[in-house]
Amino acid sequence: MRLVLDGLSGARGGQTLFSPISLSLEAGDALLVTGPNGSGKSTLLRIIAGLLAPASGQARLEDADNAFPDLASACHFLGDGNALKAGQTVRQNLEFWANYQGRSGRSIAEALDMIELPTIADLPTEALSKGMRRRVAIARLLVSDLPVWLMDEPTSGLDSASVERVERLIVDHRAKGGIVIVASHHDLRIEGALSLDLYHRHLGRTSLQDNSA
Ligand SMILES: Nc1ncnc2c1ncn2[C@@H]1O[C@H](COP(=O)(O)OP(=O)(O)OP(=O)(O)O)[C@@H](O)[C@H]1O
Repeated sequence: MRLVLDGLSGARGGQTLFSPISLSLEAGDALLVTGPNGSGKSTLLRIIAGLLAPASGQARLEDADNAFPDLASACHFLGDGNALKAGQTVRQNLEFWANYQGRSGRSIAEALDMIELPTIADLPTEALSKGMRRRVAIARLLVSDLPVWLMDEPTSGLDSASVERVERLIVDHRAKGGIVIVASHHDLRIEGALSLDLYHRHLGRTSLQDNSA
């Protein structure tokens, strides 16, 4: 499996945000997208997820399992919102996402163990703290098994132990052959990832010890 950005550029409201990007990510690869507010990180992720049209070029999946006829069908999109319905419990929200995405992954109990919130399944989402809601949103990625994770500021509002947990989940997903694209202002440790600074247009690779491009 390979995710290819082929001359992909993005615009909002008729204004070009970033000029064409060409790169490819193999199974197990990761891309860390950085840049100041408004540089187009979320826009890039939304284009890859198929939620916005590119201004030029395309994002595509190559040599993928037949189960994924196009890139969008292979993507989990964790946006800056959590996509959890108020008035429903954590379990109901995760059941919804598991059914909606199909491709069964971890059980809800396993997913909640993995985010170290094993006892909250029957709480309404509005009873959770901001960081807990973000962790449940991350559990959405665990209850159905899709190969491409698109994560927009995944660690926003998380304590340091939770940030490390997200880093470990990313390591595990890559080890299974998944591809991860993360947009972040924070110093996430994603070893050996491609790094793309959208503002300075620098493409590099993080080292095996730290995130410096
Ligand atoms: N729905 C929209 N309609 C028009 N312009 C938009 C829309 N959404 C975002 N934009 C504009 O597109 C630009 C890029 O926004 P985007 O959210 O992709 O940036 P970002 O790099 O993710 O920013 P941040 O770091 O603040 O999350 C901004 O100038 C923003 O005002």
